[in-house]
Amino acid sequence: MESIQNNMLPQHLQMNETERKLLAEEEKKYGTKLMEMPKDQKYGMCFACGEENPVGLHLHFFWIPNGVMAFFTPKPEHQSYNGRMHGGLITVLLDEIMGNYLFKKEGVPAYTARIDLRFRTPVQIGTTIRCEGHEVKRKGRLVVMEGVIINPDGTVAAEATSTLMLEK
Ligand SMILES: CCCCCCCCCCCCCC(=O)SCCNC(=O)CCNC(=O)[C@H](O)C(C)(C)COP(=O)(O)OP(=O)(O)OC[C@H]1O[C@@H](n2cnc3c(N)ncnc32)[C@H](O)[C@@H]1OP(=O)(O)O
Repeated sequence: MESIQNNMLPQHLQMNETERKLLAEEEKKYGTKLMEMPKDQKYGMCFACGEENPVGLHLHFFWIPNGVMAFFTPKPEHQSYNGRMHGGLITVLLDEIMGNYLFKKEGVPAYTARIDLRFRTPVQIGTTIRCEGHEVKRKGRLVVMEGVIINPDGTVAAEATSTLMLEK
C-alpha cells in the first residue's frame, strides 16, 4: 500500500530508500503492513506534512498499534551547529507527530497548548531518525500525548510530553 502511493508521488515528496527500508523492518517487527495516514488537501501548506509547501518537511505518517510513526532524514538546510539538526525542527517533528495523530484519530484539529521537551542526544544531518507518538490520557477535550525520536543507533534523541486541546 505504502510503496504504491510513494511511487506515485513526485520525487521530492517521496520517502527515500533508507526510510522505505526502515519502514519494511518495522512492518516485519509488527508482522503487518503499516497503513499510511492519508494526506489532507485542506492542510496542504502544513510545514511538517503538507505536500504543497515548497519548504516543508513532507512527512509521511503511519499508524502503529496505539500510536503513530514517521521517519525523517535531516538535510544540510535543517542544521544548527555544523552537522547537527536544529532543535527547533526536532520540536516541530515531535509536535506534529502528536498533533497529527489526534487530528486523524478524532477528525477535528488538535491545538498544542503545552509541550515539554528534552533533547537527549544530537541528531546528525543525513541520518534517518524514527519518530513515534502515543496517547497517554485525556480529560474532556484535553489530551496528553508522548512523543519520542530515536537515532539510528537506538539512542533517544529527544522526548516530549504535550497537552493538546481538541476543537469543539
Ligand atoms: C496527514 C494529515 C494531514 C493533516 C495535518 C493537519 C495539521 C496537523 C498539525 C498538528 C500538529 C501541530 C499542532 C500545533 O502546532 S497547533 C499550533 C500551536 N498551538 C496553538 O496555536 C494553540 C494556541 N492556544 C490556543 O488556541 C488556546 O490556548 C487553546 C485552544 C489551547 C485553549 O483555549 P480555550 O479557550 O479552549 O481554553 P482556555 O485557554 O480557556 O483553557 C480552558 C481550560 O483548559 C485547560 N487547559 C488549557 N490549556 C492547558 C494546558 N496547557 N495544560 C493543562 N490544562 C490546560 C485548563 O483547565 C483551562 O482552564 P484554566 O485553568 O485556564 O481556568
